[in-house]
Amino acid sequence: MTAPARPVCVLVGAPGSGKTTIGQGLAETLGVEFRDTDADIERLAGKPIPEIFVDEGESHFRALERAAVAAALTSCSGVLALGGGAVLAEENRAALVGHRVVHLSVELPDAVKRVGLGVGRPLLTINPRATLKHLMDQRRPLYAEVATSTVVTDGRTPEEIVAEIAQLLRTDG
Ligand SMILES: Nc1ncnc2c1ncn2[C@@H]1O[C@H](COP(=O)(O)OP(=O)(O)O)[C@@H](O)[C@H]1O
Ligand SMILES: O=C(O)C1=C[C@@H](OP(=O)(O)O)[C@@H](O)[C@H](O)C1
Ligand SMILES: [Mg+2]
Repeated sequence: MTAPARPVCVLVGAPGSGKTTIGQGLAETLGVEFRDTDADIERLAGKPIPEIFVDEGESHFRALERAAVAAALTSCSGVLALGGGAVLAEENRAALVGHRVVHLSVELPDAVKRVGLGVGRPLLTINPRATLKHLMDQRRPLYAEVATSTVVTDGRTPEEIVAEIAQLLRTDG
């Protein structure tokens, strides 16, 4: 029996921290697969995330997300980006133990600029700045709990961030 795959690196962080963008760039740099649990959920559900929130609600989305995280952790052998709220579930935090987890940190000003009006992010469509602040305050300790490294993203280009993570992976093996 072959051992299950495991990601070379899992990216966590607030919406707008750059998990999807940095994940794609890092996977390209390393020449490995890129997976994003949000894309997996959309494929399985057959509709975009905002429609899942409208049709079935957030708790249904979180159930799909728990299943997507569990599946991706044993089937992705490349770079895996999680949705910003995946760390809310104790089940997901427990599943991340033993993995290399990079927290892409971002402070409110850059996160707000990057997320804009929250298009495609149903939790942020009303009052994105205040909602993001609340989410970030609530989740900061959870990102810290699951992370094995933290990489600051504020004021830095995706290329600089990808290079730092690639170097981190080379150094730590
Ligand atoms: N380091 C960065 N500097 C400037 N813009 C960025 C950076 N990282 C991501 N972005 C932009 O911010 C937006 C959100 O990035 P995204 O990768 O979707 O974040 P996440 O997946 O963490 O929510 C995108 O428009 C992306 O191009
Ligand atoms: O913060 C959240 O709860 C969410 C973040 C989104 O992913 P990104 O962090 O990639 O925007 C997506 O999973 C969904 O809209 C819920
Ligand atoms: Mg994303």
